[in-house]
Amino acid sequence: MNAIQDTYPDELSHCYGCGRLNPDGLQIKSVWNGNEAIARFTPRPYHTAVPGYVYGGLLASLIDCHGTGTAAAAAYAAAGREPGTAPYLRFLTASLRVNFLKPTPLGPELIIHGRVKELAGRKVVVEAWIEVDGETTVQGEVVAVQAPDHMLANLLRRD
Ligand SMILES: CCCCCCCCCCCCCCCC(=O)SCCNC(=O)CCNC(=O)[C@H](O)C(C)(C)COP(=O)(O)OP(=O)(O)OC[C@H]1O[C@@H](n2cnc3c(N)ncnc32)[C@H](O)[C@@H]1OP(=O)(O)O
Repeated sequence: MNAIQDTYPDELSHCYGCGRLNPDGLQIKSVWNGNEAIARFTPRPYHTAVPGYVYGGLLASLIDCHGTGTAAAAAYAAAGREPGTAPYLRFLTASLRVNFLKPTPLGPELIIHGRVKELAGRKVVVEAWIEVDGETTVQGEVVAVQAPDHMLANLLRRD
């Protein structure tokens, strides 16, 4: 199955966390399975907090962009629409909460989970957590709001 980020139009694919067209970004890929979205990411050695452990800001970014990706995938599913079709359902982070439950070891692959807690109108609340070696080290919540039409119109305008 495609990652939701692979269905975003080019103009909306430059995000540092999830834009497939940002060569310096994290390029996370969130795959929706009908119940939750899953992303996998292996931090690089330079994503260090202290030797052996992952930097918290990176973990927050993973929760953030996986949250907005989960929101987009869930919104398309709830509308019975094919992901990536226009008019685009693209979400911005209105609020991000992250709890670091225990240090996250640097080295193994991280599995980022996202589940919808609430979906109503333009707002989707996503609970997300990061699992490593079978343990949850980070837990968070993203309030994702569908980008208003006037913002999208500016970005999608072609001359
Ligand atoms: C960066 C700019 C690019 C713009 C182009 C967009 C293009 C799409 C590309 C996306 C790119 C990738 C994104 C990756 C993740 C980021 O990194 S996003 C970057 C960081 N986030 C931002 O910069 C967002 C800045 N904030 C805003 O622009 C505006 O506050 C927002 C989020 C669009 C909301 O404004 P609005 O559309 O006027 O919202 P509004 O109609 O008042 O509220 C809608 C609903 O959301 C709720 N809500 C709004 N804010 C909050 C909040 N903080 N907490 C709780 N609920 C809230 C409201 O209560 C309301 O709920 P209901 O009453 O319907 O239940």
